[in-house]
Amino acid sequence: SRDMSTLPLQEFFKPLITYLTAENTKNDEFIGWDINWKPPETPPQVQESLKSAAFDLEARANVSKFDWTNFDPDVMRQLQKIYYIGSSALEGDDLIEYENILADMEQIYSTAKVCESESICIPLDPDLTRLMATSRDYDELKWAWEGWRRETGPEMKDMYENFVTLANKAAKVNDQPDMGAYWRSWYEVDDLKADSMRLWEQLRPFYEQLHAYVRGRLSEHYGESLVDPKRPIPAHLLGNMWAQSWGNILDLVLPYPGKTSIDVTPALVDQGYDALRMFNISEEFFTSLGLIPSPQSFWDDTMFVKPTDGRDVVCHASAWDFYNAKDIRIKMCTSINMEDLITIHHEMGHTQYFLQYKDQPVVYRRGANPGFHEAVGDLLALSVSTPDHLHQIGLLDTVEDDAEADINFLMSMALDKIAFLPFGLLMDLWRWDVFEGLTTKDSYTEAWWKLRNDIQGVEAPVERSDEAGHFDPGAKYHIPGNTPYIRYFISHVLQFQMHRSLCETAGNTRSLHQCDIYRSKEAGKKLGDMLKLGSSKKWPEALEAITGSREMDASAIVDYFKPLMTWLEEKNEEKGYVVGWSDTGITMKPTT
Ligand SMILES: CC(=O)N[C@@H](CC(=O)O)C(=O)NC[C@H](CC1(C(=O)N[C@@H](Cc2ccc(O)cc2)C(=O)O)CCCC1)C(=O)O
Ligand SMILES: [Zn+2]
Repeated sequence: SRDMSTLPLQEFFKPLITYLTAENTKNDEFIGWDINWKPPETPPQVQESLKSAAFDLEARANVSKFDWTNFDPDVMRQLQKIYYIGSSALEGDDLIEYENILADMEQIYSTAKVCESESICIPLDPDLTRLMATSRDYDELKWAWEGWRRETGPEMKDMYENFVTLANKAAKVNDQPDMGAYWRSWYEVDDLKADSMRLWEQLRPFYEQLHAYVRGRLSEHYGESLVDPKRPIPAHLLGNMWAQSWGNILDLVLPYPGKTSIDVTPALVDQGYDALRMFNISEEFFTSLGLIPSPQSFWDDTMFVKPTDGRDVVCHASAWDFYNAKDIRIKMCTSINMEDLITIHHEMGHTQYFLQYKDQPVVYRRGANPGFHEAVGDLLALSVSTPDHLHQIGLLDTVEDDAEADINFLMSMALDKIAFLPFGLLMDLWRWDVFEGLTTKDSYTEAWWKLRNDIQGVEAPVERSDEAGHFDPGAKYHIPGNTPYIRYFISHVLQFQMHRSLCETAGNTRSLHQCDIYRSKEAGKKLGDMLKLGSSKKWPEALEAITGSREMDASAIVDYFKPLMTWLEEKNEEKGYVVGWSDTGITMKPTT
């Protein structure tokens, strides 16, 4: 044997040194030590969430001390809303991991950019959004569509799986089997999924007519080799990154091109509108109904436009209630166009609800159900969008009141409102299945495209698969943002129901799609009284206060679009446009 003292130490441990060096390199371990190093700060938004969760937990513990069975029903309702606290029920490391995953996914989404070259990389808002809205170049659109999905989904995929596990853990503490069930419980109905599918079955025939006509016109524009007149529509040609609203391709499908345009974007630009002036248009409409004016703090603290100081902000528009009965704000990167004028009304619908229920107990400062909160702004925008109203506020110089102009207007409305319905439904059909465990990580994208094919009749322009690491749901804000989505589908039914009733209240004698409740104090009073309820009563009571009915009912949206549907059935027949899309499963088009 050899005397160890003569064997250099390094020689003796060489195999171990080699191994450790390789392991440390592989695991990206920091070699040495830095006495100034501190653990990464928990991001501020995570810290705030932890504080608010601690408050929720304490409040839940307090109400748990009582046996509420014989309490006054209203007190029981309030206690129940204090007791069920969603993700705040997670404790310790689980809660920190949950909040960090959300912060990480939001960071990925809000900073994602698609690079044209080494030095030019463009963000979603406003660049890719504008490209998807205005480009008519099949391959340029495909580049943006595929690039956005490459820069967002894949990096989130594993995070999302962990997020789902934690979310379901929280749901169980809230006496729900999974987070999807917890979300649906806010609607206080036996089977929200069945109710939604029933509404969709009533509306699907109208969607199929619109889909057939739009596909026919796109096929003529891009050629049958790119747009097969029988297959689902390629998802990148519909004027929107998610094909969820098709208003931006009105020019490609306009029924009667000769009539005066109803797109007021040029007028907004020509008349030198800025964001503030667009917000004032909306403010003036709300106050014309006798609704509550926005407080000075709103005008002082709202973020109206994307900051130019390079700060990374979440540009996705949002409205915020500070629950102190006075501070309310909107954050929006406003562009000067019609779409954002409508979005402003949507956001101010939220802030009006905040103002109206500010004297309710905090637990009642919510929508009657989440769909109500989403319906308020859109409801008023139905009046603002009419050609007559746009003419009245100087954004349309001439209005033609004839059958063809009517069809053009209804088409522009249908491209947003009817086109949205399947997307508004499928987002949470996908997510409810994920929370329920019916869709697992290895089929996230496959399940997504099956729904996109079957329900929306759109398909990816390029191969999409889980095996390739895709996670296309992650490319839509509300998935990493963890904002439930069925509320928008419900809102699209409710807003027309409410519109039909408020138009009657306002004494409208014209067709429903021409109704404008502007300056009707009676309509405003009815709406305001419903909004004041917040979530203090079950939503059928709130709906009854406006419409006299306690049921969600798709007949109003059908009434509104009736003239267009008749026209589409005739036109599709006349032009030989096929209605529906062949049962394609998830077979993808061969990549061109
Ligand atoms: C603190 C907080 O989170 N506040 C909530 C409000 C609250 O709960 O109090 C909030 O501000 N949420 C943001 C979200 C923004 C928008 C959105 O996401 N819209 C959907 C769907 C859609 C489609 C057509 C349509 O006509 C209306 C909506 C999409 O863009 O896919 C983007 C532009 C419009 C609305 C919103 O306002 O709902
Ligand atoms: Zn909203």
